[in-house]
Amino acid sequence: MQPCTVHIGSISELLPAGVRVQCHPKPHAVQKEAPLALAGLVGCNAFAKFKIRRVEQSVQRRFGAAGAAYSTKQSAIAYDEESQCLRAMLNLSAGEVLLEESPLVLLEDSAEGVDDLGSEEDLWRGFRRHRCFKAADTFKLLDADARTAVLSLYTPASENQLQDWSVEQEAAGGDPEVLRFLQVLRVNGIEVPFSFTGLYNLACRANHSCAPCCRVSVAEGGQLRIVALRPILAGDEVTVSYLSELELLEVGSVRRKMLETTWDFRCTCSRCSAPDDRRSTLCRACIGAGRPSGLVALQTRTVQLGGATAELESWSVCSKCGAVPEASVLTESENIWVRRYEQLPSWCRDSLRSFLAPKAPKLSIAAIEEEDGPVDLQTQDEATYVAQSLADMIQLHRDFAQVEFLEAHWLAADIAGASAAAGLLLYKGADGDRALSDACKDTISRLELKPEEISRAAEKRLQAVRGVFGEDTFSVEAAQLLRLKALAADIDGPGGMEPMELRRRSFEIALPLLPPGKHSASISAIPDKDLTDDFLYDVLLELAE
Ligand SMILES: C[S@@+](CC[C@H](N)C(=O)[O-])C[C@H]1O[C@@H](n2cnc3c(N)ncnc32)[C@H](O)[C@@H]1O
Repeated sequence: MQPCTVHIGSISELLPAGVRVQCHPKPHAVQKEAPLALAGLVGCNAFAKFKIRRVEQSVQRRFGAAGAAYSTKQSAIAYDEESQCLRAMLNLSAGEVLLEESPLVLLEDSAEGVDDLGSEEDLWRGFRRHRCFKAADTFKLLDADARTAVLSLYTPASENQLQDWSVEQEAAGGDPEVLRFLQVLRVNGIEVPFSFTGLYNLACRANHSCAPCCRVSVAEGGQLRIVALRPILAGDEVTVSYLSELELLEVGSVRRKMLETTWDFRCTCSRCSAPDDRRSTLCRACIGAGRPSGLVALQTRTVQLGGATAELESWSVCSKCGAVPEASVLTESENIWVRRYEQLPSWCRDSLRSFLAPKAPKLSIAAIEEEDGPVDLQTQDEATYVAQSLADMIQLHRDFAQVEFLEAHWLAADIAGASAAAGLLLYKGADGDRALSDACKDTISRLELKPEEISRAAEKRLQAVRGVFGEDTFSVEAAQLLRLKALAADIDGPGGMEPMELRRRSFEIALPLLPPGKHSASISAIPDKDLTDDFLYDVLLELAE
């Protein structure tokens, strides 16, 4: 099939109400415009590697001033030297601020002067090199106290190095103190992408967890907050995630690889130590016996083989009945579905994934253009190609729905979400320009696609994401948004729930996501006459902004 890419303007027409495709991540309050040379690369993996520790911004929006419970900030948190971690000193509720801190050092991130635009690997190395040289210069300007403070932060032990430090060594030019600073920066730095990287006396001492109890947020000027994501007891370890939430939804082996290559450690958090919650399947023995099914999951064990380490994988026994699964059958069936997923055009997989986490930098159009170059969506062939790719995603989800035991697996949950996004795109495309509209209408009719199917798929994704994160996270928010849009599409569609009830349910989902004080705090306070479709669409738009 003819490869196809889409002009940004064209695909915007395809998007569900209120959603805009962006070439670079949703601008943070602090974010500066990325230089053009790099902005074009945001959709590819290269830029994802330009992180030290990514932070997300909207905690302040979510929790607002109400989150600032502790004005004597440092009283809620302390460094436990023996266990080398941060601990809570008080009982805390979700949304409370444990720490507010100014940076010891703030390094502005700029790609100016990065000249190596060869392969992705060259570019990454070029950027890292550039950053290291600039950081080395900054270090030399620090006074003695500041140097002591930053060098007291965690430094990777030389015998525990999983990472290549050659760039840091080159930038240090043989000065051991500068080298140590660059290593400290690499494993401790907290980065606001495209803007700056900061080193902080306390916040940098937080360990990573793939199921963190806290979140880091950084404001303009580098002022940082650590905010509780769930209730924390005095004495509990305070953990944050060094990975973005999209990355936290990856399977365990992928998360561990990312942590190893960027931060130089092998993750031992509670999630990584348990059977993989993203590679779980229902138990066939339970299903066969007609009883409620437990889960079997892939689990990994790290073994030392001489100087090298290896991850050994095996399937756990069923969490309910204890049956031992047939490993080869599970692995083979998983492979079949992964292969089917990978046969979809990569722009389609990537763009749909971006809907699953709208705040993630890996965005659709950049990914499409990265792969195939710009394409005009005006011709019928190109419109048909796009519509067919969306249809393939929906068909894949339908096939998955037949495979009962794979229900709990990431493939099933993510494809459900992607299929919901594909369905919404087709509906929206049907209202778009002519070539696209015809192709989308044909596809909807051929698939006999109904809004209820889109809604059910979005709900499935939401349940899966909730299972990983609990409630208060961006990913749950994104999944809720998808579900909300699907419900809104349902309003226009035939059948389903009574319209007023649907609007009430949609608003209930939307309410916690809206800025505090903007709307009535309770759905019951809104009279039926005000809860119109137009009102709901306005709420959707507000959420998408
Ligand atoms: C920024 S430091 C964290 C604070 C450090 N523990 C301290 O005492 O200052 C990052 C280092 O902590 C360790 N670390 C953090 N999270 C970890 C995890 N989940 N599993 C294993 N080691 C971890 C690793 O050695 C990593 O390179």
